[in-house]
Amino acid sequence: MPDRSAPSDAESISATVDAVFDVVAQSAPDVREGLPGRRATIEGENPSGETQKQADVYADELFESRLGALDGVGTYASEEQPEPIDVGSGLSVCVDPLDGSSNLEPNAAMGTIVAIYDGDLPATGDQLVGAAYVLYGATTTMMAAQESRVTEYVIHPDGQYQVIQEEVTIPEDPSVYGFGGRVPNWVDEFADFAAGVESDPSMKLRYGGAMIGDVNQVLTYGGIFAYPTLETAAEGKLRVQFEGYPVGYIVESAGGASSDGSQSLLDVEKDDLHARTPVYVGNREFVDDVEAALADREQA
Ligand SMILES: O=P(O)(O)OC[C@H]1O[C@](O)(COP(=O)(O)O)[C@@H](O)[C@@H]1O
Ligand SMILES: [Mg+2]
Ligand SMILES: [Mg+2]
Repeated sequence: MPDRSAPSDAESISATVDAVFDVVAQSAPDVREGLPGRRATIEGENPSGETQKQADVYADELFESRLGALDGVGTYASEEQPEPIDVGSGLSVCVDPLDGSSNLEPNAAMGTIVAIYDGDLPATGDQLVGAAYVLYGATTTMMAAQESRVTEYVIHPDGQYQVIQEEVTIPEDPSVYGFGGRVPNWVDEFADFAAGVESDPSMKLRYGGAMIGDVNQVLTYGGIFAYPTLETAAEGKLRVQFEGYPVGYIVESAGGASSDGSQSLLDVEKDDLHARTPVYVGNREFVDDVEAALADREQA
């Protein structure tokens, strides 16, 4: 007879995802408090070849120790470290400890992104069992997606957090857009698409240089965020496991769409932990339009 007291796989996965969200939310005030005094760049580079700030490493160490200590988490991986770390048995957790850390000096928004996979790393998009991001803005908020539902929380300085919106859905009357990369490096087809968005009288530019800040604007007001393919970098800048999959999962769970230019971000398959992908997320009509524009490029 099955042991009725033992949690099913689905129950234990869901409990671990909740526990990860809990640790991320409760750690957010500690991340925030640790930022002053950690603006300096440290020697060396992260696995993506980017400079690291003391704050990137501080946040990474904090999440590694707290998430790695959770029952049900088997592997911890971070944008800031070359290899995944074995911390037990269970789910794999991928973290972008500080998204947009170049915003530290101008004191603009930053985020933390977490993706939880039921599988070994690098994982595939269909192995995602939960994803969340924290936005360190004027207040600290968290958007968490699990089982096709997205919930927004406000996080208080003592780590307590409360729901501010259940069943978050992307608004149907979009009004904001933000596109990364140097404009001269955009491919012509993306530049044409962008010009169409810019000329729409209902659309306003919102670009802050931290994907989480920009994506949160899109989820709040409707619209599109892109860090596109570039003439100088076909795969753009953002990383599949740490940024593309979790943000695609959150936006799709909120009723929006995601793409790498030709398919859902969740269908992207890369065999390198730190592989990059172009990212287009937002209302379905924009994502369809950008895919159509970029398809012209492939046929040209
Ligand atoms: O400075 P740029 O080229 O506009 O790039 C901004 C993009 O780079 C990122 O900062 C990359 O993330 P990290 O800060 O985690 O490396 C995104 O958050 C943001 O969308
Ligand atoms: Mg990032
Ligand atoms: Mg980062």
